[in-house]
Amino acid sequence: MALFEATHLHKRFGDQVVLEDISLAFEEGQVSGIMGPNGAGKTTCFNVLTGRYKPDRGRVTFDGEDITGVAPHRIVAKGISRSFQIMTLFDEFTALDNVVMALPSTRRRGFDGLHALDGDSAAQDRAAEIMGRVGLKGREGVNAKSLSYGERRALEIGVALATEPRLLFVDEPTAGLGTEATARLTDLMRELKRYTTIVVIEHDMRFLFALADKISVIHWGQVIAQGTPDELRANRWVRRSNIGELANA
Ligand SMILES: Nc1ncnc2c1ncn2[C@@H]1O[C@H](COP(=O)(O)OP(=O)(O)OP(=O)(O)O)[C@@H](O)[C@H]1O
Repeated sequence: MALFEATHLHKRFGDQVVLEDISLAFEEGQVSGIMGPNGAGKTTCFNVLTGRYKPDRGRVTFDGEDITGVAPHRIVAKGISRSFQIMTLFDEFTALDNVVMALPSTRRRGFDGLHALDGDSAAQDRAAEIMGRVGLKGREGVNAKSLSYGERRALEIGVALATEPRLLFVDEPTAGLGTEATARLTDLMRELKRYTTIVVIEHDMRFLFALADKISVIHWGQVIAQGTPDELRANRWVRRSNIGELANA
């Protein structure tokens, strides 16, 4: 059984059918990719998988438990985290404190815990370790607003990792990144795979083909192809579209 499964998901907005019978399975310890052209329904699919939207039909299970329509904060508490396309950092806080605030131990203490951020050396050590994992060693004391765009993306992933997820959803991590930063991010994601199961939505096919164990291609609200990067490269539909070409580039 896969760690996370979605079966026969349907979602419509008014008259527009956005997801039509989508089934996906994400295996523990793997990086799974979701790709597809603009407007294909990827973000809607992510929102259904992570509890922001309730599907009209279909079922989502995590570790065998039915989580269909469960509220996002409850889903996070079950061990599923999401790194957002929209930045969600506290700009005036240091990079390290952004990570400290996301740690379960800090969150358990509630808002008062924030006053004691400096005093909790265990939390500081744990956050520093996470900073290292996402390639931000040495940047702990820098305010989030002073980090480069690529560093902020890495910090966001660090914040998501700090919640100690069993499954991490990452939404378009390469958006706005140049070639060099994208290459660094590829290395970072490969490293993260050692600690957690990852699902990535991505436009950048080269990035996804270099990273993912399995990729699902969504188009017109349906899964039109699925497989390992090699299987997809050999897929007739993929070969005839420009996806295969770009993935081999
Ligand atoms: N809340 C909403 N209300 C109405 N229509 C929506 C809503 N969210 C998405 N849609 C529509 O659903 C379709 C799929 O959008 P979605 O954002 O899921 O695609 P996408 O593959 O993520 O595209 P992109 O890569 O451009 O973000 C689009 O036609 C969009 O206009």
